[in-house]
Amino acid sequence: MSATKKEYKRVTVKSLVDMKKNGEKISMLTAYDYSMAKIVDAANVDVILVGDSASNVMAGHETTLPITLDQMIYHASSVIRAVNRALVVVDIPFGSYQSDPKEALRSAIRIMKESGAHAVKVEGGQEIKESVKRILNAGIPVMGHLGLTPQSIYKFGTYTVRAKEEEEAHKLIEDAKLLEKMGCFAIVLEKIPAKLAKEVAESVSIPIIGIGAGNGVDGQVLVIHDLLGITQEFNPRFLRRYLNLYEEMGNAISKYVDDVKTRDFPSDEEQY
Ligand SMILES: Nc1nc(=O)c2c([nH]1)NC[C@@H]1CN(c3ccc(C(=O)N[C@@H](CCC(=O)O)C(=O)O)cc3)CN21
Ligand SMILES: CC(C)C(=O)C(=O)O
Ligand SMILES: [Mg+2]
Repeated sequence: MSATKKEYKRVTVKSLVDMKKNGEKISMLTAYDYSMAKIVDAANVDVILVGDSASNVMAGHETTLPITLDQMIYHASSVIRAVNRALVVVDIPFGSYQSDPKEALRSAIRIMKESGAHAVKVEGGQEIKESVKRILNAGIPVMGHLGLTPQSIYKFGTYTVRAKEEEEAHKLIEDAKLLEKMGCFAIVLEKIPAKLAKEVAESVSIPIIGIGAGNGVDGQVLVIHDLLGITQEFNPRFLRRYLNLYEEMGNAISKYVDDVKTRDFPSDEEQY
């Protein structure tokens, strides 16, 4: 490595499993573009998720269902160009892995090859077992996602807490064990009771990353626009807002408009 180039200790799939072993919590955030990913990576976030929440946050869709594989690859390649340290995981979007295992593998390969990402994430357990196996067999690391799985929102109809009933809780634990056994390197658990999430984290040796899953898991994930307070309408109990950027950005932009209208901008120093 050249003297001018800074050396980064990259986060790997293995280092995440070691972090769980050593009791160090894992931080994960989404990013969908180069500029945001630069900031997130420089702040030492361990895992950057190029989430299909880009469908909501970037494109303004109601759900995650419409975003395409090509669009996910565009977001992922932008993120990859910014990242020096974090592990970059990409959601395989709805419709590009559920049809059959070969399609799932083709989609995962396109993401890895065309974006340079380090791993993929898929929603579900038993139902998508064969697809997960295929992808893992090709040497592509897979992160699971159980609990509230937004790609199947129309099956449930609501974004309420999942696995409150014993039967669904039991299936979730079995799915987590299955994903671990197949070789997934981590699992996201979304919006389930904290007690159940803790039980899952204690039942498997791979890291469990929670969103609305309490403090008994191995790491946390949030959508970056929620954390920064850029999204306004999204207000679940699990969200902690660290800024109100919607307001701050709005104020800055209003000031600019004002400065243009009043001829304050540009000043003598700001022209040639
Ligand atoms: N901006 C954003 N943040 C996210 O965390 C996110 C997305 N978009 N899009 C994809 C999925 C959808 N996710 C969701 C969606 C809704 C709730 C939720 O709790 N919604 C309601 C409660 C609905 C109900 O109880 O019926 C809320 O309180 O806002 C949680 C996670 C998480 N993901
Ligand atoms: C909420 C996280 C886990 C996600 O899947 C996404 O951002 O798409
Ligand atoms: Mg997602």
